[in-house]
Amino acid sequence: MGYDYALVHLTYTLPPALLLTALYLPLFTRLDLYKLVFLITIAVTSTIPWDSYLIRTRIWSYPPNAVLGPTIWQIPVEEVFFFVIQTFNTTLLYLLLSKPVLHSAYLVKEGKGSKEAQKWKYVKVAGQLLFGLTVKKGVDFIRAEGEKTYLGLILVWAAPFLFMLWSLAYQFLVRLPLTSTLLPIVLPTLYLWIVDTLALKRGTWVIEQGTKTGWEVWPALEIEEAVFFLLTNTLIVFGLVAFDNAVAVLNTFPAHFPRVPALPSPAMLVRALLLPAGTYDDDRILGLQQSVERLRAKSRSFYLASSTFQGRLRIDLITLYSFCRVADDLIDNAPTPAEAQAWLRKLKTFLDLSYSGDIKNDRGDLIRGTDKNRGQATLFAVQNFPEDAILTLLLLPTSRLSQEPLYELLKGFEMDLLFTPQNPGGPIKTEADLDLYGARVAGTVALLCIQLVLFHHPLPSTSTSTSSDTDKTKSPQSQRLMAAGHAMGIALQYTNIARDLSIDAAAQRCYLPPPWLKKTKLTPASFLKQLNSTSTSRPASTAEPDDFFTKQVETLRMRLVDRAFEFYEGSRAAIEDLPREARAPMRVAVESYMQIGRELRRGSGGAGGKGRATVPVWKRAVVGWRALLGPAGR
Ligand SMILES: CC(C)=CCC/C(C)=C/CC/C(C)=C/CC/C(C)=C/[C@@H]1[C@@H](COP(=O)(O)OP(=O)(O)O)[C@]1(C)CC/C=C(\C)CC/C=C(\C)CCC=C(C)C
Repeated sequence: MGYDYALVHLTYTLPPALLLTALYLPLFTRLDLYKLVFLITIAVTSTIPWDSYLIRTRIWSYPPNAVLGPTIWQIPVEEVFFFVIQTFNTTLLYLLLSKPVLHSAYLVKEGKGSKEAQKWKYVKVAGQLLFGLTVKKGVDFIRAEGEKTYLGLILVWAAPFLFMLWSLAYQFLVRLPLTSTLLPIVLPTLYLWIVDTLALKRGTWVIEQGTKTGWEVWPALEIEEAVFFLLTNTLIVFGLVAFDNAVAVLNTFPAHFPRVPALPSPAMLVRALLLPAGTYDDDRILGLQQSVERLRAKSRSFYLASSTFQGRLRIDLITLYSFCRVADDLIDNAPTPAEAQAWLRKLKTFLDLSYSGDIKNDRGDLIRGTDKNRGQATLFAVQNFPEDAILTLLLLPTSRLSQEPLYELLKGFEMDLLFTPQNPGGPIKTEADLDLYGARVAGTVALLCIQLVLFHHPLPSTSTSTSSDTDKTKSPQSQRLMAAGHAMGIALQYTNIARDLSIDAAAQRCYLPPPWLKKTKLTPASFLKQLNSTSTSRPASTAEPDDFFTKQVETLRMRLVDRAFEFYEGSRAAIEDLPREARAPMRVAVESYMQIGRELRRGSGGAGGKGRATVPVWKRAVVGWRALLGPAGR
């Protein structure tokens, strides 16, 4: 009996496991646990017979003074634990690196007879050939009964699994970012090569002469060991990619899989993988690709937060974001007020058509319109909106959103059109007007987000099978959440205005209520004039004459931030009453945005100049991570 092998675990495999666990724990979901257990079970059950054979045929051995003693089918328990811990570590690294990826955006339709289908056929066959030939080579090596026996046994054991996984998930394996495929293979492989070199040198395990090639990758690292670790890590990552491919198919195509349980059965996962790629809805895939790209490009806070949501809720939130962004941009970036008004009318018509035909029954439950109504909305979108906006409009999950907040959001955008060079204060005459504006452009967004959350994760009191979708948002508890969410939306909007004072001034918009300005003897017009002249023409060295004004701006900015935090403080506790699946992600969304307000309070982030206050990426990540851990203390 000895402790050498146990010490390898204590020194080399357990520390990274602890580190990865600490890093990933706040992000860990039930689906991740399911994946991990699934993978470990397969890894252990598929390796035991093979490893046991190698030991029984004395291809490798363990000196009795290096292992504790107990064995399973002649395999030392430390070795069995190795299968578990290697799978655990590689899986956690993969999960960590893949968190930001929206897998649905990596699916590809292979339309029958299309060039794309032809290309994918070649890709699939090329991989199959590679793994098929690897099996053949392995068989040849074993048949030769010489020095390549061990190498042959490794190839014959691993390559058929790789062949199968490639055949099921080749699209994902080729298209996913290398950070989700190559990196989680390469990093643990290199690490294990080093560990293995040390173990072989110490004689913790021994590869017998006669059945090994004697080739080395570097001194004391036998080629067989290097190939073994490379292939086992590849197997783990291929398995995880195939799993994520299946889940992506399930989540992306409700037409094929109307209901998907939180933990889909292995049979359902296989059915998803076997769904012919020719039947995928490519408009949906392209629309999701555009939406996630828009989110990534336009909002760091919500992009970060979106990766902490899961499944269909994550998809719906991203499509909702994309709709809000497209609508806001169409109106904001219109070259003339008349064109902005025209976009507003078109957006209203689109909503009218999307919701036309919806009726309410005696209980007030919503009965959705027919396909004909939706067809009209589709036609209208295609004929009236820019190419890159069409799919976003069509993906808006109207069946899960009530129409009122969407119309109210458009009313908020309409308020923006009342800002003109002649009327730089627009519709904002009092603080109440600013609250109303915030309620319309952001309170509504919060209501829509909460509707999606409650649709996908009903509160226990409304989750009976007889509850209609509207019941899910009507209970007193849901109403309380809606009210708090609405207030939180206003908090975010106040923060947004505080951050963008200079940018809005450049667009001739002053959101500050005139009574606030009056105290500093300013009007919206004089405020804009001074702010625009200080932030555009004043060289930094001649700051003095405007110091007084700069202080006034900062005082007004702080008033906006204070009001933001008033709304925030009054509503943040309600996040803890959201369904468990949305609690931490909502905290991340809210906290990473409110961090902008905190930075403004600290006077950092560069808001004083021409640009926007920004939160450095590392700080956002820390804020997001802390928000995942739990609510901050008061
Ligand atoms: C995680 C995820 C993908 C969430 C999606 C959130 C979403 C749908 C956001 C839409 C944002 C948007 C473009 C709205 C149009 C109107 C607008 C501009 C609103 C302002 C957003 C600021 O975004 P950004 O800084 O990118 O905009 P500009 O560059 O200035 O144009 C807003 C400040 C509003 C955003 C409001 C919310 C997301 C609501 C937050 C509240 C909750 C989620 C509820 C919390 C729950 C409880 C119970 C308190």
